Amino acid sequence: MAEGRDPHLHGLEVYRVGGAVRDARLGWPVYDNDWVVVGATPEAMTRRGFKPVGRDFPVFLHPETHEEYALARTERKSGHGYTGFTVHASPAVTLEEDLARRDLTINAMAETPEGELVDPHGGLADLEARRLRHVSPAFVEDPLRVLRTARFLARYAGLGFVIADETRALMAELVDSGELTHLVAERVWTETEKALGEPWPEVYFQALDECGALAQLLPELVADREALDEALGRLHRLPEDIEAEQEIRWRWARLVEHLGESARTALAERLRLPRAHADLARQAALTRQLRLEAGCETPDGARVLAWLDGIDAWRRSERVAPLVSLVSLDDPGLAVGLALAWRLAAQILPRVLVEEGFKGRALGEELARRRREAIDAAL
Ligand SMILES: Nc1ccn([C@@H]2O[C@H](COP(=O)(O)OP(=O)(O)OP(=O)(O)O)[C@@H](O)[C@H]2O)c(=O)n1
Repeated sequence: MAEGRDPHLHGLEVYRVGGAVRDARLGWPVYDNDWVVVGATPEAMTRRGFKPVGRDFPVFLHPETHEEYALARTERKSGHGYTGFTVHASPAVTLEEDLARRDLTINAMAETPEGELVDPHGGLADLEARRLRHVSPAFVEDPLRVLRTARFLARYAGLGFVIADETRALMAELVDSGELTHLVAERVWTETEKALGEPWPEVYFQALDECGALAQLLPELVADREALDEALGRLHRLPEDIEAEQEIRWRWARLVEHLGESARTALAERLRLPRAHADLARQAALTRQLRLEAGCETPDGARVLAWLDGIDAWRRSERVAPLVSLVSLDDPGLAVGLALAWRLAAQILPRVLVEEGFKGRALGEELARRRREAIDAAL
């Protein structure tokens, strides 16, 4: 909607800010606009029909476009972690003051309604130089910015972006100060999850490793550097035909599939990982184990049956195809055998055995015996 004709905005001093300004100039897709309002009060916003949504800051949703309009504000750190902030929003806060509180110069640009750039921190020059650079020493006031910077690198690395030397130094300092340990699990996971959805997710972990953050936040991953390098290489090797919405979960599974169960569980608990992610990681780990053993000798019916039981294939048959596809990335021959074994074993129905008169423990034993036999025939 053109600002000039939007009655809700009439008389308000409004600027487009943040990601939209950055991405439009990068030629990156822009999904939503964020706006800053200067010189207004919360009452003036609600009077115009805006809906307050900010719990911690005065942010409002436009009654029609539902885009976010934030009152210009400054933030000062007053304690540890995310809650230790004093937010100051008043009609006296200027656009420049609002931009100065932001993390990276490329995120600290604004645009007037006429499309004119307001860029007090050299964001456009940094965009052109492909450089992630902090706005001011106040960067350290939110330790999440270390993760955000790594995440932006994971998004734009393919465009040639790097983290400016002085920003790397500041990130390392922030890690050394111990402030990252005050980040709550949810914020760490949310940022990591977003990074896993970026085009170059491995770069996120590399950048965090370089500044020492990875060792603090995800220590299980740095226990074996060679294994970590391999794991990062796997992030782009996913099973075929997985749905787009499953990609992040698969990338997480590939990242941790080489870890022992206790390390995987510790990670999952520390990050309060969603159950589905932890489950898929476990299935990928079991599958990796099977494949590695098969590299030494062809698995027999009992071994493959144990794998199918482990991934709960009988109740969750949809799990099998992607895991077989995963195997095929490294061992196509084994994958063909597993696919056939599964097809044959799945044809042995408990119902038929019941009709034959099996029940209780004998039913379970006979079912396993016939499944093993079918698998052996397939392999
Ligand atoms: N810890 C944070 C979080 C956000 N911001 C600022 O708030 C803006 C909006 O944040 P967010 O919506 O998280 O990021 P975007 O830059 O819009 O990026 P994305 O494309 O991921 O939405 C950022 O541009 C940045 O200026 C910040 O300075 N420090």
